[in-house]
Amino acid sequence: MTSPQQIRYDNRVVVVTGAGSGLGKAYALFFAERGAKVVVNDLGGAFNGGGQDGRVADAVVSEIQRAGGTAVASYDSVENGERIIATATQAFGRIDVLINNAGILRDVTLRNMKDEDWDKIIAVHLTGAWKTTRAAWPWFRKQRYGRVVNTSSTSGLYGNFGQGNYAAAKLALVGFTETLAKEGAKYNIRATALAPSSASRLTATVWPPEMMAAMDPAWVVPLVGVLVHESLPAHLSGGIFEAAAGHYDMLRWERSRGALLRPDENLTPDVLLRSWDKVVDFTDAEHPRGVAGAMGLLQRANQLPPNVPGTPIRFDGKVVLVTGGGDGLGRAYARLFGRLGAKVVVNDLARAEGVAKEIRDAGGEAIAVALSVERGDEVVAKVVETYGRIDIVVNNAGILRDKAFANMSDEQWTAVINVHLRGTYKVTKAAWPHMLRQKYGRIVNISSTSGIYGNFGQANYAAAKTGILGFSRTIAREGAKYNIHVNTVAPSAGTAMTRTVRPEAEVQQLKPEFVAPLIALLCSDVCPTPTGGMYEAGSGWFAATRWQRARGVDFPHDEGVPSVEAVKDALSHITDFDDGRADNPESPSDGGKWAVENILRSSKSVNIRREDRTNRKYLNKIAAAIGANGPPTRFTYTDKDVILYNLGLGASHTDLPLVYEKHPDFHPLPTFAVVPTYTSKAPYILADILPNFNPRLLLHGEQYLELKSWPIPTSGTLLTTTKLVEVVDKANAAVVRRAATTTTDEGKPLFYSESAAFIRGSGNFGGSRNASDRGPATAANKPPARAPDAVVSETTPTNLAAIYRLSGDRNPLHIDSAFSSVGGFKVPILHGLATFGIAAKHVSARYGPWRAIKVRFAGTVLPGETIVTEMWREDGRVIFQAKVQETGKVCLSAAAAELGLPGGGEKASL
Ligand SMILES: CCCCCCC[C@@H](O)CC(=O)SCCNC(=O)CCNC(=O)[C@H](O)C(C)(C)COP(=O)(O)OP(=O)(O)OC[C@H]1O[C@@H](n2cnc3c(N)ncnc32)[C@H](O)[C@@H]1OP(=O)(O)O
Repeated sequence: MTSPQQIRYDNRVVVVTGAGSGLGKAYALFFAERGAKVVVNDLGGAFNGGGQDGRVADAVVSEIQRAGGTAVASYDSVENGERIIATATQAFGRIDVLINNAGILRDVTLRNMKDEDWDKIIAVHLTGAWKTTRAAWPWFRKQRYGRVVNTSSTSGLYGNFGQGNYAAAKLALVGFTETLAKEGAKYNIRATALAPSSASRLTATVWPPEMMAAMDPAWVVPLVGVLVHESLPAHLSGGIFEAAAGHYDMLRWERSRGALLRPDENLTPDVLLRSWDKVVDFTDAEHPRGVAGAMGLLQRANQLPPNVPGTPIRFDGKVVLVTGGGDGLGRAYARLFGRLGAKVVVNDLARAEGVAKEIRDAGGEAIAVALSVERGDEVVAKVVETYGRIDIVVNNAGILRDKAFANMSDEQWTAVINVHLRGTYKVTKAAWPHMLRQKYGRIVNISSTSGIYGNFGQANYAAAKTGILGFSRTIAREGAKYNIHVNTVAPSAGTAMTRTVRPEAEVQQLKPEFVAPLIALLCSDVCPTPTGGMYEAGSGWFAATRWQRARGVDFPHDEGVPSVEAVKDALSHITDFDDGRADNPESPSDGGKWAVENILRSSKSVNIRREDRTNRKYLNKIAAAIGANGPPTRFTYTDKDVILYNLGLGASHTDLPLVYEKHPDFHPLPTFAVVPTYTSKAPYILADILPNFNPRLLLHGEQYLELKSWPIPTSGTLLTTTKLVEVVDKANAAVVRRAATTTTDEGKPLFYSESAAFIRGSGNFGGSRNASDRGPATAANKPPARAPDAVVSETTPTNLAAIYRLSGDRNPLHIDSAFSSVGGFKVPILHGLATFGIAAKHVSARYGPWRAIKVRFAGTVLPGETIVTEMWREDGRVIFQAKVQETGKVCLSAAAAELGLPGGGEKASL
């Protein structure tokens, strides 16, 4: 029975992308149950974007039909969004509601990101939403009715470590949504952006089961039901919402009143520094939905008294790249850096040489690089080739292809996204390794007020420009500990680009030079708020912009999922910014804060993590586990195991002492000593002692091995006892160090080892941040400055991991790409202990036997790559490191071996 007040969607046609599981499925079932005709779109791919399976959508359609609802399936990728919309219009003759929900993840830090990781995420989240919305738009306009919900994410709103691609796409959808709202207003088309948090196959790898249960997608559905209902108030179109676990709220932009300074040639970075507290003072802040009035500000600024200079800010010795530096704002930035002592690389397709010459003529140092930013690697290569380093990047290059959304073409969309967003990524990605190595970098990415607030005719530009902010916020986090600062600036000035939208007289007055001091200050070493900021500037005015969030409404978790009617009734509270309870969230954990609090208030919360409760729980468990011995584990082996192990370290059929049991010198390679530890029983379970333990995110971090007797038997029964030594809290990871002692069956000591596992995502439990000094087991050996005394390289066979695993470490990370991809590796990686064994082999090949050896696994090795071991003989030790020849990256660091045979009982010294 339908009650009169019930919210219904009868005769509405709803398209849900990614509706095969999780949130999308929950939406589809809900709308069908409330009378809508639903297009269930799902490609049925893996969560990282591979594969396809039509049964996923079919299953949801069947479920809807069994319940008496109406639905059809669509199996298209959102990249072919027009086909999804065609499915709706062909089956039902219209489309009323579009929920852009489909998504995939490719989490990886910028350091390790491949172009494919970037492109795939942008293609699915952003291009996908563009394609579906663009195809639905003419229908919406014709009907004078349309509702769009774009799925954003707290990772995008606040930036999240390891999600530069995803954050870019997700914040791009905010600028896109705001523009749709502006353009759709007069056609009764309303668009909103939603950052939901819910349990899904994407979160299953990182959340504990209790959290998964409490974050059921059903909790998000009622708000979406309200956002796409015909009753949604017009003023909420363009709004950004959060929903999770019974908590619902709304976000908006908050802008400081800022500092207004006299715009003349004395407006320098040091002058701005003196007023910085005003820039970041949010007292009496504004909450704009559009650009600040540039001409009004300019008039006021011109009346101000002369600027008072501070200590000059200089960039002597620094190398600066300004993209799009041939004209307008970029030219002003480049010239200012040149004047302040930097070596400037002016990048632009046109006029770059002219600006470089201007700088040189004024006594500065500059070159021009006339390449598209889409070839960012070549641009940066040129910078480094010329000046040997790159300290500062200003990603300023841009183009405009303004067009009303209804008429925007794929070409216009793609060109703008590629130059602004992909160009910024490409240049930054290329500069990043240099900045990491230098432990120094300053990046300013240029956004736009059209992006932040959305702008009519600029759906492409607004998406690109907010995407840049999501990207910047993420890499600001990733770069923080390497002294790489990343900020975003939305400038406003008269340039060739704004000439199309502003009268010429205004263009002349709004000089780019009035923005440039901010760029320079953010790239200096003295900016009081060094990284992660978002600023607006123009006309001598400089302000900071951040999120403000309404406190929203919490529906008690114990009472179950609220009805859509209840959420609609609460809408004025959900969107109330003025009740004195609004906050300014900055991180993804701020994003989930109220939802988690809501769960914790429920009676079911006993098992759910609250920071202190959880911390105490883990710290207690770790304390209880440390020192306790596991049961001695018996390991019986024969010459076959020895041969298999040796083969797993690349022994060939001609290495008879390693592969032929009848050879008089037949022996295991000495690192065989680690093999009995693979099957030994630990007195603890990692999932118990660590928060968020996910085996896919575990990597071998360090290994120490000491041989206690020699030779190593070629067969026999050994006993191994392990214990937990320590668990170190590295914030983003936990390092778990385990010791293992192996004896013969009769108790004769054979080996002692310590292994450290590096488990990403399991830190922040309040544990000690620093490892204990465990002498040789933790020695941080550094190679001497001279060239290595010996180098041995060895190309690993492509099937090496497949062989090595048969010696006992059957971790799927080394064989199963579906598993390894969750940890960020496209293909299964080589066992750390295989690399260790190979390098150890190289040491003994050059310097004879060793009795103790230690390495840190500094980088991954892929089967088939060549391991190059560089060695330095120092007294009784060999300090070594290993690199991957193909990438030049270090894979073993802090490594050393103590030469000689075991005996004497003295402690190893590495
Ligand atoms: C109980 C033992 C069981 C072992 C089971 C093993 C099972 C096997 O099947 C698994 C494997 O074989 S995995 C393959 C081998 N290992 C690898 O390939 C890892 C390569 N290393 C990396 O990728 C990074 O160094 C990485 C990801 C490890 C670190 O990189 P980043 O996140 O960039 O860290 P960084 O910023 O450099 O440093 C953060 C803090 O952590 C410390 N640290 C870094 N590398 C470490 C490492 N390898 N081991 C231990 N600690 C390490 C740093 O000192 C730093 O600490 P602080 O902040 O205090 O300076």
